[in-house]
Amino acid sequence: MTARNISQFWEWGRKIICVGRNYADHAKELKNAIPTEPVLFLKPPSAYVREGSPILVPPYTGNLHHEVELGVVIGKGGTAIPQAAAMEHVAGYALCLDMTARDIQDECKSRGLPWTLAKAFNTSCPVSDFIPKERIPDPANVQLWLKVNEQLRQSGSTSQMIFSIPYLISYISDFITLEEGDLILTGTPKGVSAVQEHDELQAGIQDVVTMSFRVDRQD
Ligand SMILES: O=C(O)/C=C/C(=O)CC(=O)C(=O)O
Ligand SMILES: [Mg+2]
Repeated sequence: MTARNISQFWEWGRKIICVGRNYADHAKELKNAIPTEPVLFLKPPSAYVREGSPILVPPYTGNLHHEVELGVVIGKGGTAIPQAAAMEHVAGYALCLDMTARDIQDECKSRGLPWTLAKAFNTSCPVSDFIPKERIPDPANVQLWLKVNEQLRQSGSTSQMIFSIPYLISYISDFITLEEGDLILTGTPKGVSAVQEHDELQAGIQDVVTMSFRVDRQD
């Protein structure tokens, strides 16, 4: 068996655990209350898409939104991880998009149903190259940005997160055992907006990484 390399974690078939409403300005723009504990949902590994392949608009949505997020790649698994030890479980980071069918999410919310079709469809998790932990010494203070067709739509600092990365790792691992290769999406700052077929998305983490994706309609 060939050894697996964490720098290609998206090929491992591990969990993608997403945190919602973790930035007050984004919670407000969608008219949601500020959460008192993390809001969690999941994407399957089939949601991953890498640069060079397009983000596909599912045929059932008329309002696909971008959400730029810092992803945390788990390097050492665990259950009930104390906050003080949480960063020892981090192998590195990735820049991620949490693509969201907002109209479907709104309908699910109004009917009290899960967000699965709004959040977990194929290509709903565009992901950058793996970023080793040492390249982001202070993940609680990095700038995320996203442009659509060269126009800046999102720009926010991870310092605005309501729940810190150590808190999230500890909280999640109380309910869901974390495994090597899992990815945690830590939520999006304000500025989410709709994308259309043929749009070009560019996103980055200050001087650390950039990535580009084209949007296509699913046949
Ligand atoms: O509750 C809503 O209206 C929307 C919530 C989200 O989509 C949450 C996120 O994915 C996020 O904040 O990043
Ligand atoms: Mg999100």
